[in-house]
Amino acid sequence: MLSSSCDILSWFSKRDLAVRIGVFCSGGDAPGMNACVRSVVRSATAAGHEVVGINRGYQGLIDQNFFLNAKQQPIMGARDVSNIIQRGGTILRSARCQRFMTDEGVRTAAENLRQHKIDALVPIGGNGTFRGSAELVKHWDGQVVGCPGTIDNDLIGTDFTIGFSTAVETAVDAIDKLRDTAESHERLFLVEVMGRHSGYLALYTALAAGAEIACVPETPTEIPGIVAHLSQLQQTGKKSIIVVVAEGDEEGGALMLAEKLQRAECTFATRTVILGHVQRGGSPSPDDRMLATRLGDFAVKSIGAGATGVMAGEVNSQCVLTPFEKTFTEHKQLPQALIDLLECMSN
Ligand SMILES: Nc1ncnc2c1ncn2[C@@H]1O[C@H](COP(=O)(O)OP(=O)(O)OP(=O)(O)O)[C@@H](O)[C@H]1O
Ligand SMILES: O=P(O)(O)OC[C@H]1O[C@](O)(CO)[C@@H](O)[C@@H]1O
Repeated sequence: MLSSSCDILSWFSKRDLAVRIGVFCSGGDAPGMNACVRSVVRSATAAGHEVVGINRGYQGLIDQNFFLNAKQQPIMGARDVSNIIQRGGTILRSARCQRFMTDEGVRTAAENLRQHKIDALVPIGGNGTFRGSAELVKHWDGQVVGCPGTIDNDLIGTDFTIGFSTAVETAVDAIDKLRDTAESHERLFLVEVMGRHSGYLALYTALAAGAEIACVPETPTEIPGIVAHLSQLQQTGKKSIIVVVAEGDEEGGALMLAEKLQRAECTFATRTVILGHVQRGGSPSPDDRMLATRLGDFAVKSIGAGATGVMAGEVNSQCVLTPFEKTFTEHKQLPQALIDLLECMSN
């Protein structure tokens, strides 16, 4: 990992030639993807580059499905990204593309890129997207610099991913409302948040919402221990409980956990809420807009400086580049200090 934007820009030989940059969104949509597309377009046009928007991620690359501007030209100019910084989802749409997971799919995409004289790509997505990009660079000699867009915050090479802050806000807002019923009816709520392989969203949501417990894939979920802790809390006068469950918890999601708690004779009346895709929607938070704007610009500048095969991220407020391989071969650990903090708050 290179440590600062200055290091990175001097690392690569400077190249000021204008290039044609393709930008697309891939994997689950995330709030702030539009802000990132806007940043890529504005930063690239300011530097004299041309931007081509690709609809529907890798699927669009295979189908040659390009964003068309008001004049029906396959070019994204500064005005084509007006009024989108505040919009959730992605104007380029996103997809999970099975065909790109085959050798034939990757070769077709590479051939299309050559045919349309695209020199560089900015994929915006999660670790699956970057796994795909790592395959693409084996078959195509253009540059690829990605931006981390996923609500999961499961990517090495960036403290936060674009969309995470908004998703936490949405989940916390929902729990604030559930807490009214939890208190009035003296119930336990199991609230399931997204995160197939990562507990980041669950842990941050639990801390910010004042939940008692977070069940995450990174730490063992011990049902007897949870039941004992809950009954101790009840004895000290606790009337309601919020447990945040990551969908990828090894004991199963919230429904499974509710069953297991009941079998273990948990005394709280329990209800289950699965937040689902509401977490992926909505207007991005200012933090997500800022991150998306910084990283989109940094990705373009890194392309200008000759970078490829890397994801643009932000670590300790510094822009850094991380090889794609690292983003999908290494698991981003949860901060132990936050796990301990939640435990400390839960008494
Ligand atoms: N091993 C692979 N080879 C080629 N392409 C891949 C591979 N893995 C994933 N991809 C491509 O990347 C796309 C996006 O990956 P995936 O569905 O895992 O989402 P993601 O980018 O991890 O985002 P999210 O975190 O929101 O799920 C896949 O639909 C597929 O087209
Ligand atoms: O319903 P979809 O689009 O397949 O996405 C579900 C998955 O995407 C993610 O939200 C990430 O965007 C995961 O946490 C979740 O498992």
